[in-house]
Amino acid sequence: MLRTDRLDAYYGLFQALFGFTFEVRPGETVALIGSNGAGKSTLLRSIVGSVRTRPDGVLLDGRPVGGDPERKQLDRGIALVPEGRRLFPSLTVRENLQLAMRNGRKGPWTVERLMKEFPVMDAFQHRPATALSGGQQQLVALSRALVCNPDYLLCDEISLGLSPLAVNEVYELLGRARRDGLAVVLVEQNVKRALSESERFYCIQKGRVVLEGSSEHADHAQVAQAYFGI
Ligand SMILES: Nc1ncnc2c1ncn2[C@@H]1O[C@H](COP(=O)(O)OP(=O)(O)OP(=O)(O)O)[C@@H](O)[C@H]1O
Repeated sequence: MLRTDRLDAYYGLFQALFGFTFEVRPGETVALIGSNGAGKSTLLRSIVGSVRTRPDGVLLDGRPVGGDPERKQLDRGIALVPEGRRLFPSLTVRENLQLAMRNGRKGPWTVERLMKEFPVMDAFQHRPATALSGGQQQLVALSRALVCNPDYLLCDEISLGLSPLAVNEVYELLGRARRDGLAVVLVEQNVKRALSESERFYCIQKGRVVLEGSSEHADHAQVAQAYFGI
């Protein structure tokens, strides 16, 4: 289980997270819901060590892993799909994925499997990452994390700015990974989608959890209230 325990996070003197406790169990999908600036990305960044935390603020199967760099968290099976994708622009799609796979863990997800199961990517695998549409880039960013064979996948706004068709493709790929047993932490602006794709949710306001529960039984009015802080 991946857990944060009373996590505080700062940017200089500015405090972005306040005693944030949250967990995601193996194989589970958890949605983080909140308006711009609520602290969702900061939580993901804190888990992978790009925002500094105390060691026992992040626990993996009970062991303190907070503050360790992203590379080390990847070795432990925690991968981030960052907002903005951050692909290597000078490399082709295939090269981006191969590089990630070499640096990742061994497991069921390989570049070949992705191309076979997701022919839409096979079609543009030799193109430079910059020559792709936003939706295609997002598929590659998600795939790049998948070929590292993580146990926990942290997804930051993977559908932002994409066409409805592209959003569906991204979620189809994520669904495939979930069926393989991956646990997912989903930051998603579309609240309806966030709830329909997850088992549990946390609503975040100004760096604090204000509501949490089962996504299936979520009271949408209550979630909207927590989202907008009204
Ligand atoms: N690099 C940074 N330096 C200073 N403050 C930051 C930095 N990144 C985020 N913040 C601040 O931390 C708070 C939480 O931001 P965060 O990006 O985690 O929010 P979010 O919920 O992910 O929203 P968004 O959808 O806008 O990304 C905000 O007040 C934001 O302005």
